[in-house]
Amino acid sequence: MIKQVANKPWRLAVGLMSGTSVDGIDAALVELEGLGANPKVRLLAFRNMPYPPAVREKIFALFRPENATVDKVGYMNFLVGEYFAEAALAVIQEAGVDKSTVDFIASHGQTIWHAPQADCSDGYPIRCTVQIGEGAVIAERTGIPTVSDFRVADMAVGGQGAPLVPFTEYLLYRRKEETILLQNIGGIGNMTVLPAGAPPEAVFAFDTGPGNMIIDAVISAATGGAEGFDRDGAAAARGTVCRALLEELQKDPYYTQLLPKTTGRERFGQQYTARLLNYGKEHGLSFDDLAATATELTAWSIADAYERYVLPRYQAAELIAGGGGSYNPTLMAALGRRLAPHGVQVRTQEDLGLSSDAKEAVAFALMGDRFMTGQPNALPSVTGAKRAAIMGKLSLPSPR
Ligand SMILES: Nc1ncnc2c1ncn2[C@@H]1O[C@H](COP(=O)(O)OP(=O)(O)OP(=O)(O)O)[C@@H](O)[C@H]1O
Ligand SMILES: CC(=O)N[C@H]1[C@@H]2OC[C@@H](O2)[C@@H](O)[C@@H]1O[C@H](C)C(=O)O
Repeated sequence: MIKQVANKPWRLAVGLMSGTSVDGIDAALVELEGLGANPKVRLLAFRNMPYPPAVREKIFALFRPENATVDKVGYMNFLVGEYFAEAALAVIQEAGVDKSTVDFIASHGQTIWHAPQADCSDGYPIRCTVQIGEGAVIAERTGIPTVSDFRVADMAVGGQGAPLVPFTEYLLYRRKEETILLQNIGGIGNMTVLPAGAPPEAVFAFDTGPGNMIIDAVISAATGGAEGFDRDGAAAARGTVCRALLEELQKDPYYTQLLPKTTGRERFGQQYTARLLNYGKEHGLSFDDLAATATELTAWSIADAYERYVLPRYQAAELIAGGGGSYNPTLMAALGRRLAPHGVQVRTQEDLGLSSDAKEAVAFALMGDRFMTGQPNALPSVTGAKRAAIMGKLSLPSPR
């Protein structure tokens, strides 16, 4: 099967991804061409399929280990697999492509647990990660070979199993003459630095801090849960940044922590926003003011990361933003203001003729292509692994 795909000059694939915001499944139909360091990827169609609210709630419940009993994890692994299969079929149908021509599906799944630090208490340095959305279900429902469960292979060679997308960014965005910054603004913000003309070992990536996570939580509190995010940055644009609160939030030790570093809901999640909302109440701030302050904090944390970790070694002329936050004009304007004095222009994936929404799903299609063509698809300099693994597991549909 793998040989058959590897011998084709171009491949048709579906990449599937659901991120930390759990807002739905991103499905990208792509055409991939070439092997080695310069693959060509063309996006043919994209679809985001939101989870039904009840399913989203059940996924969130699994983020708390005390709720994630083995029966629930098992059930949800299969249920989420059904939704992933539906998303894949939907994007294939939308593109009007015959599904028998699709060579493979590459699915990230949905992360429900990620413990990248080694626990040596039983004598082995154990790191673990769990992504649900059973590959066998996706393969069977679609009739298409499915590569899934990428992160575990990187962990098996001592890596943190994340971030994985920088490997594909190295393949697709690097330039000889220019250092490129790629900033993803999802739930968490993360930056990839591709130094000009540098080899893969020189690429580095880290989480800059909160992405949309705090802004989303403020809006959700303001609307009693009716709205999940600050559409087009409208609330932040109406509000006024509270300087005293901003300065307080900038003191979080995460921002000055040495690289490599990564963060998540554990730091910028529910408890963090509860404290923020409390401050707002005590100091008479409106929800709009809180949204404005959270938006400014997010922009500051990205610019600060550039000043602190990149600028001492490299200079860049542009930062390419992606992820849902790049659709927030208030956030993007604040970021542009903060980076302009360094001569860094802020652009988006759309400015390059690409899609912010589709970027991670496309990245997994490319990782799947590397798996199917027998090539490593990890970047050890970024994940900390000893060697580059060929990440993924293959599920085949039953013969029909
Ligand atoms: N029009 C918009 N205006 C403002 N914010 C937006 C808009 N569209 C999307 N967003 C923000 O983007 C978020 C979703 O981003 P994205 O899909 O990149 O997250 P994710 O992939 O789940 O996260 P991660 O990359 O951390 O896994 C929403 O929660 C919202 O905050
Ligand atoms: C374990 C996990 O799912 N991590 C996600 C998460 O969401 C953003 C950031 O944290 C990133 O490290 C990663 O996803 C992207 C797709 C990655 O691996 O590059």
